[in-house]
Amino acid sequence: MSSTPVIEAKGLAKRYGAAVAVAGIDLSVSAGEVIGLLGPNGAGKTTSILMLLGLTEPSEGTVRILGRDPLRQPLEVKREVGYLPDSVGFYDSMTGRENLAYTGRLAGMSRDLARERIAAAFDKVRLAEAADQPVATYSRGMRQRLGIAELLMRECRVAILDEPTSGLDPQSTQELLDLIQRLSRDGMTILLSSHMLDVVQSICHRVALFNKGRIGFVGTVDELAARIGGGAFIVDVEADGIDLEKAASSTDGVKSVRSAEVGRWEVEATRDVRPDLARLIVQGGGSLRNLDLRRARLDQAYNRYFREVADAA
Ligand SMILES: Nc1ncnc2c1ncn2[C@@H]1O[C@H](COP(=O)(O)OP(=O)(O)OP(=O)(O)O)[C@@H](O)[C@H]1O
Repeated sequence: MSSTPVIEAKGLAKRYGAAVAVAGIDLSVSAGEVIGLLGPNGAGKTTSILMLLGLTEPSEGTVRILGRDPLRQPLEVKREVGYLPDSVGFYDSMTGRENLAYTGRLAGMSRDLARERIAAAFDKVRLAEAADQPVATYSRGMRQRLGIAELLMRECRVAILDEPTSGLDPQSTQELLDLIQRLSRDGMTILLSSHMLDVVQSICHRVALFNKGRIGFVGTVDELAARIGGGAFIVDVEADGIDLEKAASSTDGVKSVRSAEVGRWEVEATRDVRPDLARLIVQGGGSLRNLDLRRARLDQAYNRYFREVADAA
């Protein structure tokens, strides 16, 4: 990942009359980064995306995307930035290949160049076998992959994806997530708006939490867990003959010890405290049955974050 920002928003705000949709956001995204835009309905994610794309004019603030101002250089930005809405629109009666050839013509690509790029894009999204079938016969997962093939054919350097996996079965979801990760490894910068937190956690390097038109937090899931006073490391412990809440609560790095049921605890910590817990249990005369390390879960950290925000209001 390079450190040059591909997307840079400063003080970006949007008002509709007296209503504030976005109240001033700063966001900087690097090349190859996958960032998840999260937050409750109406928090300002879509409006922010529309401003980044130059599809709506900010009331205040500035946007640079690939070094360009999307309002002043809309054509250049549209050429290099791909937007994949929740439901991608294609001509159903045309084949996948014909749809992309049509996009190629609109983009002013020569027939030969388009043919070459379309074939490569179909290979990359693993849709080559269905390329000559009408889009009407495509499943939702295939349509999403066709949408990504279009971004590849256009050689977009930035992709903005709105709920890309909604309505997909688990296998199609995984295929799409693998594809998004491959694009990021190839240097594409990806902004993803989604309410599916497990999906976001599995592919996003960072998350931005929108709340009432502002970005309340931006960082990694581990940083979010630390920010809300928890830990990035969760250890599930099973042991007999010990009171772990008493024994471990003052251990360095331990944030909380919760008893799930008799002989089972969930320990939240800022580091991997398994060796400390094992030692404490043995020294305390207990017998250890199991120690499992998990990372903090985005859904839990997200819910805690928004509970705290609501309590503070
Ligand atoms: N064209 C508009 N005119 C007036 N208000 C608008 C307009 N577009 C959005 N808003 C308001 O701005 C706020 C932010 O909306 P936005 O669609 O950006 O939220 P969101 O975070 O994308 O929500 P969701 O998760 O439901 O997609 C909402 O209160 C919405 O009602």
